[in-house]
Amino acid sequence: YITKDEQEMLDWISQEGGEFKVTISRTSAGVRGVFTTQDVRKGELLIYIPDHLVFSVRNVPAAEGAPLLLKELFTPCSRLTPYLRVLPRETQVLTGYNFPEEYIKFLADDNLELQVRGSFKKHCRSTFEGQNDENMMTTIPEAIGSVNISLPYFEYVVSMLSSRTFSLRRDALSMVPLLDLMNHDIRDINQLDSSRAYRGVRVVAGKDLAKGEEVTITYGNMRSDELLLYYGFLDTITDPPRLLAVDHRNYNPQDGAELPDVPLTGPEEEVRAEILRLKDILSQFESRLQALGPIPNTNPYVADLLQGLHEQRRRAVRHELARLQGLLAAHGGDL
Ligand SMILES: C[S@@+](CC[C@H](N)C(=O)[O-])C[C@H]1O[C@@H](n2cnc3c(N)ncnc32)[C@H](O)[C@@H]1O
Repeated sequence: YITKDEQEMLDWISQEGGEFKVTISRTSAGVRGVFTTQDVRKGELLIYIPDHLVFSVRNVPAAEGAPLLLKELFTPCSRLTPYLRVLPRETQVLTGYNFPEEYIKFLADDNLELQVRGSFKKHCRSTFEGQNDENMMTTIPEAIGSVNISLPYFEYVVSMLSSRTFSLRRDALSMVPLLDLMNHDIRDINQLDSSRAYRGVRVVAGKDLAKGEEVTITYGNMRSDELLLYYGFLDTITDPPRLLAVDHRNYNPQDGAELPDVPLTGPEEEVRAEILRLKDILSQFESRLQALGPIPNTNPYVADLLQGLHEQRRRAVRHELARLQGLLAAHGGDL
């Protein structure tokens, strides 16, 4: 289904010179997304949004760019009103920035908890309290005057900025109506084209799409723990699940470097060391879950996500352990 506000936004985009062969609807799991209204051939234009419907802030940490989005949200006659009306509500957005306090410990991992407390939420709070004003182009009071907003509301706005922006130009983070309704598919099917020649942003079909098919893009090569903290969902496509980023042998909390997907195949001592490392992760994880007890159901969406994360983590580690043990057995110590 499509709501009245969503239809009005599509009409507005058309009137403003946008083009699209899609509509807004819901996936079978109930997630809002973008779907074709006709058969579309590979290479054809799916969506074109002209520049004047785009909203950009400087490419700075989300909390420091958020005041400009706040300002837009508080502007009664924003040029983007039809777009702003379809943005998700406070309870419909989840990232590390607004991760509910009571659930943080159920991430059940020191590195994940540290990311949420020591990075996402800490930066949000310090910005909210004015401690980063020195670095900021626009501070919160400059954006919205003396209006009082709560920290949870600020976290929600930061979460939206972080989870709904595209890097169309080097120095900008851009929110693009309709394009920001496309869900993630790691298979990287359809392509974003922001070359400046079009004075706007285009999405081009990456394969033949049948009428009614979902139009996705990729948010990047992300694992479930990264997707959870940046976008509030898990990778449920990859099976068997990939190791969480925090469980990857090259994970380093200090740098955000991409983790290689190349499976470890030798030498033997490295395989043995990796088996020990993964067994250790699994046993520490299980005892931690035991000590934590059941996940509270205050927010069923978050509780389900965490349950899913725990299950994926177990399956991914067990699967990798079996693969490594299989390697040792097959090569009889001759790796
Ligand atoms: C850029 S928005 C996409 C549109 C979003 N579904 C909406 O209705 O506003 C990103 C958000 O969509 C949801 N999302 C995107 N891809 C998803 C997927 N593959 N599975 C579940 N939720 C997804 C997550 O809530 C994510 O934070």
